[in-house]
Amino acid sequence: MIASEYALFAQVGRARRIDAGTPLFRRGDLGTSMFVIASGAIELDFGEDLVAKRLGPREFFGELGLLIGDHARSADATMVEDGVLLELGRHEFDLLAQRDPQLLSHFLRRAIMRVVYNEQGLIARLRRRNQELQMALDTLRATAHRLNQTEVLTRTDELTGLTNRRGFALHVDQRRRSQGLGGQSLVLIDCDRFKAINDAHGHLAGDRVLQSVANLLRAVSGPDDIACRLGGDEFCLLVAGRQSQDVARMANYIAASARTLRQMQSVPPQITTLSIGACVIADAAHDWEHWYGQADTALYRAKRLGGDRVEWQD
Ligand SMILES: Nc1nc2c(ncn2[C@@H]2O[C@H](COP(=O)(O)OP(=O)(O)OP(=O)(O)O)[C@@H](O)[C@H]2O)c(=O)[nH]1
Repeated sequence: MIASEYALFAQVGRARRIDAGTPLFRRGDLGTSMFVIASGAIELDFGEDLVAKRLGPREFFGELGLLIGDHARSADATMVEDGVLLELGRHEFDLLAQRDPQLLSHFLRRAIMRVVYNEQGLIARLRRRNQELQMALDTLRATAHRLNQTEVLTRTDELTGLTNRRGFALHVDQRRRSQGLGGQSLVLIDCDRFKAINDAHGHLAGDRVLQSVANLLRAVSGPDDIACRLGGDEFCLLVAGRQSQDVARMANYIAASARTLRQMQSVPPQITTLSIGACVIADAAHDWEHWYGQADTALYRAKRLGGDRVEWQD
């Protein structure tokens, strides 16, 4: 506040001697007066993590309470050094207007500018804070996405892109808890004399055979089925919501397709014939190991009978 303004305010302001540590008002209080500091110092605390402001002689505060009337204070004001404050309410304001309207109008213009600057500073800080929050959110999203991808990778067989044994176990567990396994069919698929392809044509040719089997299983499985590579040349299908005749047709189709492709006699071979063992998971009375054992028994029989066939275990 310039000297002439201060002199005018000092003529009409009610002087109050106040000790250090005395609170003047708190944030949210309704105020109708402003203060000019004659001596001593006060601190304005705007809360949150906004920087507190310290004001000394000839500085003023709380002017919005006077200018707007019943304005909620935006800071806690506390005297931090013993001193004298000049308090001005509506009556004193009228006196100022009568004594020197021009000086008062200058003061008001500057007071308004100060409010505008403060608001702009606040907006800039909020914008910065918003950007920081946005960046933190982006980082969180990217991390969540990466974790998700890693989780998907740990459930996927690298060579074929099918679910791996771990993913299959998780899936079975989840399905058992959500809807139960009853009524579904388990189909185990194993390549016939696969080792011979590796030995005769190399590991890469063997890999391509495994990929062909995976493609076949992918092609026949519906959205609720799950196709999996259990490891080596062993695969399985968990077929959901289909009649056993439909599953039998599906298993026969898989075996027949592999046989037809095998008969094309390309070198190196694109696929082997397949041995398939299957069972219908009839009820919840038995655990998963029981039904897996049933399908495995059927698969073993298919192998023993020379492969290239589908066997069922009731
Ligand atoms: N190319 C390739 N070979 C693999 C992979 N994983 C396992 N194998 C090989 O798969 C072969 C499986 O051999 P076996 O279990 O004897 O099966 P098989 O030769 O089909 O014999 P049968 O099932 O009795 O017809 C082994 O030689 C493994 O080394 C793989 O990821 N890629």
